[in-house]
Amino acid sequence: MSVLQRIAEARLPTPFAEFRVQVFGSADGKEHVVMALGDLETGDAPLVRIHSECLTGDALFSLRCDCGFQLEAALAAIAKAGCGAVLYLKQEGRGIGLGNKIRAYALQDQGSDTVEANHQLGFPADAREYDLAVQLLKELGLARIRLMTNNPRKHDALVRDGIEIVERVPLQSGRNPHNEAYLRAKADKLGHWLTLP
Ligand SMILES: Nc1nc2c(ncn2[C@@H]2O[C@H](COP(=O)(O)OP(=O)(O)OP(=O)(O)O)[C@@H](O)[C@H]2O)c(=O)[nH]1
Ligand SMILES: [Zn+2]
Repeated sequence: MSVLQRIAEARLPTPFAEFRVQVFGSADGKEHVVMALGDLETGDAPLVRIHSECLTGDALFSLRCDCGFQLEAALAAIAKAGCGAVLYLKQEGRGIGLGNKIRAYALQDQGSDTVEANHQLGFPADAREYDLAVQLLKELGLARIRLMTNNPRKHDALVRDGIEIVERVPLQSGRNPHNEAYLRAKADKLGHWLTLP
């Protein structure tokens, strides 16, 4: 298990609330981000989002996925609750990196779905591990949480490693014609808890 290093912390005003931004380094040299609000240690089961980096969706307004919409909804929900955190993990492209994700997009442009494209590139459908998320949650005093996700694999990985999830909060937003097939593949092939028409 990699060792996390606390690197820096500061105020971060956003349109939703003023968060505390904290940066943690992992042994592989990556810098992960926590956006925290309120007293996480004493709050009763704070609202938590474990968000995997998606440069295209989170920062470049891509409509191919739902990531940016989920990030915005998560920050807004935490602001409304007054306590919680977004753990922003550097696991771009479900762990295969940005270049490979764009290669996978190119294959999807030729007709593959999101899972087939990863396989064609020699990767598993989802290369992410959640050890780091668990370590970070424990470091932040977040062993009992309400988790915002639709992903059963993420949910189960945390529970297996001793995180108590008192409630799973669905996070469905940003459905549009460009991500329809992508959401369908997540529901049908990756088992995501999504209600689709
Ligand atoms: N390899 C690959 N990664 C993708 C693709 N579309 C989005 N991603 C990445 O997928 C990650 C988000 O994971 P998702 O499976 O969409 O959702 P999740 O975070 O596991 O589940 P939720 O908690 O319900 O949002 C981000 O790192 C994105 O960069 C794709 O087509 N191929
Ligand atoms: Zn995305």
